[in-house]
Parts: sequence; structure tokens; C-alpha cells
Amino acid sequence: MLKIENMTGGYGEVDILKGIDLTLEAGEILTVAGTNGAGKSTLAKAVVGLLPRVGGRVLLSGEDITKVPAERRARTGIGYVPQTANVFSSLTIVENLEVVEGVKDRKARMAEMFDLFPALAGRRRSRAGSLSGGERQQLAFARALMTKPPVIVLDEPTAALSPIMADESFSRIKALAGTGTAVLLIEQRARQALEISHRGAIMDGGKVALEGEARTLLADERAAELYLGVGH
Ligand SMILES: Nc1ncnc2c1ncn2[C@@H]1O[C@H](COP(=O)(O)OP(=O)(O)OP(=O)(O)O)[C@@H](O)[C@H]1O
Repeated sequence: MLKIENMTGGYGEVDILKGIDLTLEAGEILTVAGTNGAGKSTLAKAVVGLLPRVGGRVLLSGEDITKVPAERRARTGIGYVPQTANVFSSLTIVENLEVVEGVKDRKARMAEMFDLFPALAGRRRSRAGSLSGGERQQLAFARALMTKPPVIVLDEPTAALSPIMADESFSRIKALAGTGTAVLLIEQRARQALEISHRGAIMDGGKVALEGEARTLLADERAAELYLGVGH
């Protein structure tokens, strides 16, 4: 579904990404974990088309989309929920969903989103600016799902959430993958993320330091010691 080949790039002249190869199948969750500054968010931006300078290739269903602008990627295939939820604060929840472009059968899709995010359903006429951080994150997630993208990139979706809300978020992500969506999941809560993932990649210094089946990484002592933290 998604193939990243020898991806390099950064914000200026310096390469933050130093040759990343990753693949993601339909219905698969791939957790990308790693130390602060390893380049996880930069990788997410490169995949969705928001990094100023990118080398290598990104293929979506076999099609080279490396040069496709971010807006078109968003409309046709790759949903993105950035670290800081991008919602329109002055618009209501419903309006935030109404303004997403490229949505087929909008009414039915909005109903599905309210089923998936009951907390939003109860506040549909509230302005996004009045929502809690967690609710805003859910709204950003719902906005990204409106077009039914085959691939979704989530940049630390649980960062602003309480442990209970994070659990809910992980369940939702798992259910989403169960419907066939491919999920690239960047997470600080690496252990929990790997527990719902099929595969994992651990980044260090702009490269993939370790990659494999999620359960293998969870059992890997070196991964645990260096990257997954004790007690997480
Ligand atoms: N907008 C930017 N302009 C210039 N450099 C940036 C920008 N954003 C990030 N960087 C740099 O790129 C490197 C990788 O940052 P990135 O945010 O991708 O790491 P990360 O693995 O997501 O870390 P974290 O877990 O802290 O979010 C860091 O050295 C950072 O300073």
C-alpha cells in the first residue's frame, strides 16, 4: 500500500532523514518509535508531502507520489493527523467536518465519524476552540478520516491524552486497521503502540535502527533497554 524507498531530506541543507526504507500493507499498523529528535515527525511530514526537501521515493499502491503536492495526497490517499491537532477553532465540530474537501457521501460519513467518536457527537455544535486537547485530537482524527484514506499517518496521537483516553485511542486505531486502513503510527508510548501493531520500526539519528514484527521488538532486550524505556 505504502512504500518508502531510501528517503532522505530535511528543512534546510542538512539531511534529517538519512535513507529510510519502510513498507506498510493494507490493514497493517506500523509503529515508528525512537528517541527525541530521531526524525519521526520529519518522516511523517515527508510521507504526507509537507517536508521542504525530500529525496528517495514514496509509492502509494505502486504509484510514485513523491512529487504529488500535499493537498492532493490528502484528498486521494494519505490522511494525516499532525502532533498539534489541526482544527479550525472558530468553527463548530460539524463545520470542521463539513469543510474537508474530497468527501463522498458526506452525510453518511459524518454519521460514521460520530459513531466512532461519541465524545464529538455529544458536542457537535460546539466550537472546536472550546474542546479539550483530547477532543481536539479526536476531531483532527475524524477530519483526516472523512475521505476514507487507505493510509493514515498519526503523529503521536496520544501525546495530550490521559491514560484512559490513550487506551481508547489505541483501541480505535486497532479497529480502524481492522477495516483495512494502513496506519503509520508515531508514538512515544512505544510499548503500548507495539502491542496493537503488526510491525515496528525504531528510529535513531534519522535512520531505522531496528525493524521487525511488533512482538519481536517487544521481546528484544536491546530495543527495551535503548528505546522502549523501563516500565513504559
Ligand atoms: N521545522 C523545522 N525546521 C528545522 N529543523 C527542524 C524542524 N522540525 C524539526 N527539526 C529538527 O529535525 C530533527 C528531527 O526532529 P523530529 O521532530 O522529526 O524528531 P522526532 O523524532 O519527531 O522527535 P520528538 O519525539 O521530539 O517529536 C531535530 O533535530 C529537529 O531539531
